[in-house]
Amino acid sequence: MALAAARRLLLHAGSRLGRREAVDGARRFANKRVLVETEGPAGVAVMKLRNPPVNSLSLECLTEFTISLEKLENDKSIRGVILTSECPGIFSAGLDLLEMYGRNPAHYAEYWKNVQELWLRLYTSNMILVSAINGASPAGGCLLALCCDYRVMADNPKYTIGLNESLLGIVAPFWFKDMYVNTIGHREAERALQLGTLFSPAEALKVGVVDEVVPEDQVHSKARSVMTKWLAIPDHSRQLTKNMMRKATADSLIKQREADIQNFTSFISKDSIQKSLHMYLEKLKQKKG
Ligand SMILES: CC/C=C\C/C=C\C/C=C\C/C=C/C(=O)SCCNC(=O)CCNC(=O)[C@H](O)C(C)(C)COP(=O)(O)OP(=O)(O)OC[C@H]1O[C@@H](n2cnc3c(N)ncnc32)[C@H](O)[C@@H]1OP(=O)(O)O
Repeated sequence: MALAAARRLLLHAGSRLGRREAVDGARRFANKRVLVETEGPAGVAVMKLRNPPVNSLSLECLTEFTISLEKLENDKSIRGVILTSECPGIFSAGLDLLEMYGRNPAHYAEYWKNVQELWLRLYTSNMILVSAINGASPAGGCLLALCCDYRVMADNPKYTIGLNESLLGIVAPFWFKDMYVNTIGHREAERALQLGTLFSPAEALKVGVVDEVVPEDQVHSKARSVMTKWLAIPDHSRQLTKNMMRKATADSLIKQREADIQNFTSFISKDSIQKSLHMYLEKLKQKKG
């Protein structure tokens, strides 16, 4: 409830919690975890996730992300968004495991509702979305990229991307799966989902998880040049086409949002699933030391 109130305040009262400033004709607004810079005449915004150390999608981060997107969507001068990260070497570590571990069912339900909301807003956005994937992008990180209309990834073999949920002992929700199938086809998705494959940039390109792989220092310039190409298409025809391609997938969640929240909550609350998450978190810790 507190988050919902904060969201309303941020959105409607403008920038009480956020900041808005004008720099050389460019505008920027920032929440704590999301920075948005817009470039006047081109109608393009660059949205940078900055939730260190790994841009995990905590409830706060999801909320700020959704609010920022909503603001951009309501700003008729903005036609495209480049989504990227300010955390070195990490695009996004995906959903925040600490939101799904050791909490109560009400928290899981609230968290999942916000995950759904961000996904629906991103996936059905009228704007052109291009991701500049400048780091690791597992699970929910990959989901963010898959929502975009075009994905450019940095050519660094240390960075991997994919829906790796099965490695955590959890299952990718059906709408993650649907989007994967839409992007890479049924056979590749079936294999990658079962194995929890994290693709290197070269593999991701081959299978179609990303559209282009470029040297790391060219990710942003390439994302901009891709955006320029997409901006040349009339908005109305591009938007109608995007809607035609994505509506069925979005609708299948919209029709059963509440049931999906219940499924997630009961699944994630299971002792066996909590145990798997505990083991995975321990593995992440051990990796360090
Ligand atoms: C029937 C079905 C019904 C419904 C469906 C049910 C369930 C499905 C639900 C959800 C789908 C899940 C989607 C997800 O996105 S789950 C998250 C998956 N993410 C990962 O597996 C990434 C894990 N992290 C890493 O691999 C590495 O951290 C990474 C490569 C991103 C970065 O490596 P680096 O060496 O740079 O940093 P680390 O030292 O590993 O991490 C630093 C710090 O951050 C913590 N961390 C990492 N990832 C997460 C995360 N996703 N959430 C929370 N915290 C994270 C890590 O533990 C370290 O913490 P600390 O030790 O305290 O410093």
